[in-house]
Amino acid sequence: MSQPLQGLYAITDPQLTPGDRVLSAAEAALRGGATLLQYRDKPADADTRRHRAARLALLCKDYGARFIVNDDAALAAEVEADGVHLGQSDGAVGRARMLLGDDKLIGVSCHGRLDLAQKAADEGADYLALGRFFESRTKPGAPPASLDTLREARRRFSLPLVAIGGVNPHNARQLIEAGADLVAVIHALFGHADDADVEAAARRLHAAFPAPPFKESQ
Ligand SMILES: Cc1ncc(COP(=O)(O)OP(=O)(O)O)c(N)n1
Ligand SMILES: Cc1ncsc1CCOP(=O)(O)O
Ligand SMILES: [Mg+2]
Repeated sequence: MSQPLQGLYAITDPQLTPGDRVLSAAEAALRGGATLLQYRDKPADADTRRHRAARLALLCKDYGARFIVNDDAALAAEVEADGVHLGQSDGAVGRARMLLGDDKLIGVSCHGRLDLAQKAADEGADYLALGRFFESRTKPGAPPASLDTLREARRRFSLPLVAIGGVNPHNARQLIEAGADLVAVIHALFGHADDADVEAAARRLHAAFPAPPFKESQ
């Protein structure tokens, strides 16, 4: 059985980890406990994206983490990623599903809007992303979302919920307590110049989640 979708969702950024540093920084986040990694790299050309995505996909396999490609379902299919993340202008869930098949994950950005969340759920999304919850250095203009909206989404939807936008080790727990299954983080992870600090930040974000229940062996 596959692992439930929960925990730290690390998202790469080409400004913060330029060139191939994305590979060592992503590995540091995985060592620190990230359970999902998203490759988000708009400026790179197609060949570079394909090459880096393929390497990140292998890295995630080594760590037992899921690998998601931002925006581009065709690239996700090509590198056998675990799924794709789609914003509201990144194409229809149905088209991505045709490219990827039923076993892959499709996540959808719903900002702070429950109507968009309902539409994504109806179209067959596998997780719903809400945010930005806090000031974001990576995407300052992203539409805002409130903790109340997150709580209401938790009541309405059984799909995994991702909280994004300005998440850091100090504020992650309040999102988890409000119902987030995953916290998606860019700057508070990859804003560190040193991979050891990326790993340490990932550990702190991972620690914001409650430990799984301990089962004694029979
Ligand atoms: C997990 C997650 N949530 C939201 C986003 C934002 O997607 P989008 O609105 O398409 O914006 P870009 O990331 O493409 O700039 C995301 N990537 N991941
Ligand atoms: C891509 C995206 N979508 C909404 S906020 C955001 C940026 C998240 O980055 P950070 O964790 O640095 O605020
Ligand atoms: Mg997008």
